[in-house]
Amino acid sequence: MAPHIFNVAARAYQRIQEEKTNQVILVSGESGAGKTESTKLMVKHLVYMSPNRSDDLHNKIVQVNPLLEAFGNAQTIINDNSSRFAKYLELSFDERGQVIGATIRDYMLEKARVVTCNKDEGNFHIFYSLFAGASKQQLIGLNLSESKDYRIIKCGCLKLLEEKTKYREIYLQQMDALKRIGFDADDMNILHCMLGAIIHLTEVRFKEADKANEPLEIVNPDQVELEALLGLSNKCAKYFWTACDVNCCLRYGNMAGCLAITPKTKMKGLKLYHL
Ligand SMILES: Nc1ncnc2c1ncn2[C@@H]1O[C@H](COP(=O)(O)OP(=O)(O)OP(=O)(O)O)[C@@H](O)[C@H]1O
Repeated sequence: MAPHIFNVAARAYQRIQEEKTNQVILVSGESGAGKTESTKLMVKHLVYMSPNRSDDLHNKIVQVNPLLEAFGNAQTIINDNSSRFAKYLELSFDERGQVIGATIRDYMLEKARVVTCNKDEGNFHIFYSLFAGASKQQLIGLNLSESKDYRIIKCGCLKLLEEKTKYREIYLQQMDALKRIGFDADDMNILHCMLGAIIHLTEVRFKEADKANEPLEIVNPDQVELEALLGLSNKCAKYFWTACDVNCCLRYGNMAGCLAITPKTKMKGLKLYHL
């Protein structure tokens, strides 16, 4: 029999029960081949085969998907909802073959897309949905104006800006999923702050140095004063710095920089590289 989504899931499940050994299903293929959709169907089938299948657990596993997709998927020329990261999903079963938990680990996120994307493609869905779904007040609180004003959005396909309804829907799904998996109002606020901060960070402009290895000058230093810009509370700032780590890559002309900012040493960790 040719590879079949449900058959592969059923065989893995059968072996778990009969041999009591871990089973791995590797889903590979070119972009748009159907890896993401197939994985969702296999998870659905694995949970369905559990003796007392828990709709609640299944719902939780499924509900995390829109969240992951919002942060890690983007429109490409091949796939409107292309996963720009890889994920490792681990399902745990008890002795009776009952699904008792799930862990999802993401890796290889295409971080460079945040700062530069093909003009026919999109940035990560989350940025469009933030502008389409967050209230005016929330956006003002993040010091954000209209989406079209930001490089992070302007670098991609501008037609996506017209799909407000779709992105508002995605935003609502995300907020709902966050609530269901236990995010409280504070966590939501932190999340919005982090997104706002990333958008502001990508607005930082550099003046190119005359010689190689000379430090670059930031043309608009106000953009780096994120705490002032966003009024990040201590708790929020802590999360932000942890999340950002050294991964905020900025690009200006043929230069790229990695900002390793900490609250105490705001500019100290700025490392710049010639591309
Ligand atoms: N089993 C399926 N049933 C219905 N539609 C499907 C199925 N598999 C794939 N598709 C269609 O193909 C599109 C691309 O599928 P999917 O996003 O799963 O591809 P992918 O291999 O994960 O791509 P990428 O590597 O770009 O993330 C989906 O948006 C959907 O329209």
